[in-house]
Amino acid sequence: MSTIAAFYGGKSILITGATGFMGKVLMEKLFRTSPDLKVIYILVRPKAGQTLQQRVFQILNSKLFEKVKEICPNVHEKIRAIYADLNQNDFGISKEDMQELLSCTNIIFHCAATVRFDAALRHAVQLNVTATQQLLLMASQMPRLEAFIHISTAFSNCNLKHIDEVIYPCPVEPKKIIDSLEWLDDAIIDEITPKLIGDRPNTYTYTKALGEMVVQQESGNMNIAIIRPSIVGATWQEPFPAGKGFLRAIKATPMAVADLIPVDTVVNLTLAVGWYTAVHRPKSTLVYHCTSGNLNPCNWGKMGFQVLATFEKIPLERAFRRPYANFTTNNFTTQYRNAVSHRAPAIIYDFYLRLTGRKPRMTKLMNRLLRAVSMMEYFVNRSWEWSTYNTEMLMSELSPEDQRVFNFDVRQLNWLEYIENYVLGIKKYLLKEDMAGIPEAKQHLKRLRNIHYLFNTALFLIAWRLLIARSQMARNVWFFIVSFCYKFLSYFRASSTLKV
Ligand SMILES: CCCCCCCCCCCCCCCCCCCCCCCC(=O)SCCNC(=O)CCNC(=O)[C@H](O)C(C)(C)COP(=O)(O)OP(=O)(O)OC[C@H]1O[C@@H](n2cnc3c(N)ncnc32)[C@H](O)[C@@H]1OP(=O)(O)O
Ligand SMILES: NC(=O)C1=CN([C@@H]2O[C@H](COP(=O)(O)OP(=O)(O)OC[C@H]3O[C@@H](n4cnc5c(N)ncnc54)[C@H](OP(=O)(O)O)[C@@H]3O)[C@@H](O)[C@H]2O)C=CC1
Repeated sequence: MSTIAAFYGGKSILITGATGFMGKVLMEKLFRTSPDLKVIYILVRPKAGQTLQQRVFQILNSKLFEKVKEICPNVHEKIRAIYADLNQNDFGISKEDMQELLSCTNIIFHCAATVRFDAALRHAVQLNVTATQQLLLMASQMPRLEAFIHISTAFSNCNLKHIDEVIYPCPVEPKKIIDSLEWLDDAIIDEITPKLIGDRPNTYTYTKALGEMVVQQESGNMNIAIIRPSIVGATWQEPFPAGKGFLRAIKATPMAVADLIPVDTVVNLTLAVGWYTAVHRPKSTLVYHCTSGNLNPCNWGKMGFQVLATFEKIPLERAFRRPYANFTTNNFTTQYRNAVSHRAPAIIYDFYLRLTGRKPRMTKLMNRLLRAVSMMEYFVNRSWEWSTYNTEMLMSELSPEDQRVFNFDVRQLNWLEYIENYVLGIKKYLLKEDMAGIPEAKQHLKRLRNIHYLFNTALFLIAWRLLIARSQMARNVWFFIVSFCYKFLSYFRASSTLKV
């Protein structure tokens, strides 16, 4: 029997960010491995016209929860959705709900955050710093609390090259930032944002670092741990635009480490840390790196190659262009490739849409995609070293059964297999494409290749024709090539006649 799974049995667990990518997988694993847990409280806000109940219903009816519903048929009774908006004071939680949370919660997993790189500083601080502070305040009033697990990011200190499993201080105290944001107006905040974030690339990494400081400062005598995952598997959507042929070139360093980590690895580590923190009660707040680079590195070049090889084998339907990956580290080449490989085809396609009476959309889409990709540039042109002493220590503390059920050993990860499954997952679950359509998709790619050759040949001939009309030198070269080919053909014909 798994010790960790048994630990969560009968527990009341509070999860923030349960409707998010990682939160859903965390909840699923908890129900699957500890179906006898008492209740999972989730802090949810209504969104996109859906009530709390509708959101929970949607999660439970997703493919992810199919197995859980078999193992734990009364799963819907064990999820208690509590109205909460992390942007509000006390999260806007009702008195009764707050009372229940304070008196019953045993474990907290704090996953909620704004993960947008370009969030305004005020918003990012509110969610990633102030909300964390408020949740810690709530946690300090919970008599039955055994552990508080905070999800941060391995990139919270991406301004450093070597990162240890410690909390690094930021120059300005989080409390001072929170206080000043209360009275500064948005224009001034925008002005001082670059100075505050310093050598970090965005407000996301900066506020996640501030969030960690808050955790350290407000920990009191609670059992707290911080988990720092790197780039979590499926949030990385790049293979999709690449597979459709929208994105064919990128400013990336092929040798830089692509520190991806599968979401199930992150969730397994998170649950193991929850158990360890509650049972072993380490004296200080431990930080756990959930990264792949130092134990099982894969670089962007290798990853790009494998992604493309998989799209050759299992192509996506109705691709815009043939998938292709061009990595460059040069700014000028990036601009050139963006113009020739991205913007020009989008403009031509929009022209075709206009001609056929449809609304042009590709240029707009392409601009959005290129903007998103440019925000990732910082992360695909650098490598970091994360130490993983605490994570490895924890691995050695697990029983063989726990090491199997809650496996977070990235050394066992086979990248080629992982990427293939990833691409397959995008095709089947994100784009909902049928595998039976693969032969047609391959035909479509062949047609795109022929169009590409035809287009290039036509372009070459036009350019050549224009050159010949204007330059004697070009005419001489042309004459030389034609006469050379003629002589070669005559020789070839003569020698084959002799053989006969
Ligand atoms: C030549 C290409 C060959 C490709 C071969 C294949 C792979 C080879 C390697 C290529 C490298 C490519 C880069 C990989 C990505 C590296 C990511 C590094 C991230 C470091 C993360 C730090 C760790 C964290 O904690 S991350 C937390 C997670 N946060 C995010 O991931 C959020 C990032 N996104 C944003 O902040 C916003 O989306 C933003 C600001 C970038 C754009 O916002 P906007 O409102 O303008 O548009 P959106 O609607 O949100 O998106 C527009 C467009 O971009 C696509 N997109 C968005 N996010 C991602 C993403 N994380 N990965 C890939 N693509 C993304 C999105 O799908 C949209 O595309 P559409 O086609 O329009 O749908
Ligand atoms: N994804 C990644 O690659 C990585 C993520 N992380 C960290 O992991 C954690 C989870 O990330 P991930 O699951 O990818 O993020 P998502 O964006 O998928 O999920 C964010 C969650 O936070 C909730 N949330 C946001 N704002 C509010 C609010 N005002 N009130 C209530 N809930 C709110 C969202 O709720 P709603 O559904 O209502 O919007 C959602 O459930 C974050 O702390 C992130 O920093 C760390 C490293 C990498």
